Amino acid sequence: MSRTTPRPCYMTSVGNPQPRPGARRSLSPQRGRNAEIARNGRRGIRVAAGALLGPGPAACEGNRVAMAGSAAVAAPGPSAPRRLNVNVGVLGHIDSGKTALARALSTTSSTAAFDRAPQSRARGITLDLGFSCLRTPLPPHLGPGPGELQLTLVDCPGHASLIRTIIGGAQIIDLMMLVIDVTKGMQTQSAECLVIGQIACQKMVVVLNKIDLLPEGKRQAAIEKMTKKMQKTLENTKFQGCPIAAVAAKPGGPEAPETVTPLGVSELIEVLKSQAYLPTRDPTGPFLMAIDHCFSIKGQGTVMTGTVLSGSVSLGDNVEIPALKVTKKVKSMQMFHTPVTYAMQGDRVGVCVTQFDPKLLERGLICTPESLQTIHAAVISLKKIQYFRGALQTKAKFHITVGHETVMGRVMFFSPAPADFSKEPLENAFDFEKEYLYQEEYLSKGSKSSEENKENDQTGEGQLPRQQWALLEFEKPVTCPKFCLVIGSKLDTDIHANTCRLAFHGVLLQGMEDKNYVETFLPKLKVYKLKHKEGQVERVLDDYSVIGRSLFKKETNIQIFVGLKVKLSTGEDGVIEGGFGQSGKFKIRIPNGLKSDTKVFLTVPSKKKSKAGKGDAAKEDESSKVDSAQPVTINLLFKRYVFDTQKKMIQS
Ligand SMILES: Nc1nc2c(ncn2[C@@H]2O[C@H](COP(=O)(O)OP(=O)(O)OP(=O)(O)O)[C@@H](O)[C@H]2O)c(=O)[nH]1
Ligand SMILES: [Mg+2]
Repeated sequence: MSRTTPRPCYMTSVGNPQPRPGARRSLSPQRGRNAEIARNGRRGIRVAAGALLGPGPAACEGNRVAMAGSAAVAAPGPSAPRRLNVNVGVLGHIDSGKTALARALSTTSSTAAFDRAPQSRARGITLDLGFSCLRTPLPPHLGPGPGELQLTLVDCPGHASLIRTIIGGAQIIDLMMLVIDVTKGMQTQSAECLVIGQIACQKMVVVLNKIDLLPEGKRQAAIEKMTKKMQKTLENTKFQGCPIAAVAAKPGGPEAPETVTPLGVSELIEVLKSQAYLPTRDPTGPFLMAIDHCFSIKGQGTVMTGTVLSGSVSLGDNVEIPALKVTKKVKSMQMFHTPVTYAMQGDRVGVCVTQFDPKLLERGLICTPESLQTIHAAVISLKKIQYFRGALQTKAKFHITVGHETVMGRVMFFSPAPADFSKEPLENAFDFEKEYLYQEEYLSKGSKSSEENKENDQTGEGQLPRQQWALLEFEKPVTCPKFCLVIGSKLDTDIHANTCRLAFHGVLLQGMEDKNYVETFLPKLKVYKLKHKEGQVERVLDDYSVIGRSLFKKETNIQIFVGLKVKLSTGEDGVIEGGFGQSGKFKIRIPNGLKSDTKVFLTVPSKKKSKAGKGDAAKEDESSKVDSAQPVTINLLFKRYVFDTQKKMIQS
């Protein structure tokens, strides 16, 4: 079905989104990383131009949307109104009333809002991101003079199976509303949304919805009780002390008429206004935009609408559509129903390019040509999500949301070398010059490896490193921006189990584009395992050499260990000189000679008699066998680099 209706003002219509459950969604790169917007100079002037172009008189009329907003308040011209767009996410457990709330808050909505898609209606749940907006006078804390604040509401689905869509939605927002059914309190997906919010959002407002279901006489007390409970829940999160509002977005529920008056919504709008802030927008760096709708306009081209995730775009620029492997020229753009020549990070914009079949791109990214990478593996810096119950084990498989895709991937965790545990974390780079310590599992309080560390740690404190990393190896290649957010989860966990499926989050530091990265790239990654082998001195050969046992198996090729340094538990340093006999025993040279105490330990005579004439091997096996009164152990320590194809043993 082609969507080719003439649409001269294309931001007023967003086509039919045809949402698909579980469809892959776009993810943003790390946003707002750098500078504030350039207020002066070429870019600043362009931003101002975009921002000052107010909507036509019909901009907010009817149900068709004016979704695009300016990135930030630009210096107003003498008569133009100032306008600030802030993206507000609506997240929460299924059926908590997110869509009802977005509807109650919105003054205008897009055709993609409020579960209009037939699939959504049939199932009675939100399947896709919905966009609508709320306009209100600019509050004084956002700058002097009259102006308009546009809150673009991003209504996320709540169903557990759509968590990828929720993660995508959370990354294009500046402020999050966590909607809680006041009769139920925190539920499994409320907790997951809170986790996602902590990773991706700066600010949050909790909305206790459905207060009409509380008996009127006890309503206030019940709201207060739930408010306290929520405050307690948030105590250990970055949203501690955030505002909590109580509403009934749709008093009476589904049977109530559409015209029913919501409760508490005007108070909530005041809270949202007070929480709105000037988002940091950065026009520098490559352009990247998450597309949510795509349709064609006869005679004009194909229009893609969405949110600019990073950088900026100007009329005439070439943009790449990585999913289609094509590059197209930007013919025109619209924000606020108005043609613009420039859009930047945070803007919602419609971009019209030379014709292509819109059916080929329902969702996805567009970007500066060749600015995205398609990678097979990656090094990320990561943190465990504290609510995830399981261990994070090397070699385990996770669902990994990276860039705009979620794929299965295998992980290998590693930490700094112990001497670097307290080193300042390196946020946006990975140092390939440094050596890293392989970990069987991510080190956290109580993890098995950290307990082992504690034992080896002389301070006995079991210090944890300030930064840890993982190598991710994807089952299929993913296309993503540099330094994008990565979330690892166990989405195959039973969605009815009351457990957090999100396991870790991090930043992609280095992608590996070469399919043969195992040979070409991994050897550069100096991750080592510390190997410790322990054996025993069997007997003294002379003042400068002993025979050792129990360090190697009979079949071990001792030759490869020749020259490696060992240390005796009595303090002497030794060097492995070679095998001794056939049973894995070996000779150690002690260059500085054995201490006399050691010799005493080792020279308790054996009662066994020697059998003559059997050669060296037999001799060492059966003759003059000396079991020392106090065993002397031999310690062999070496590093082996995990990706060294020659498996060399390295000693410092
Ligand atoms: N009584 C009452 N019912 C409400 C209220 N808000 C929403 N509902 C009902 O709760 C049900 C779910 O509402 P939605 O807005 O679809 O919930 P949602 O959170 O968007 O659901 P998903 O997007 O599928 O996760 C619907 O039947 C609504 O009519 C409210 O304030 N009071
Ligand atoms: Mg909904």
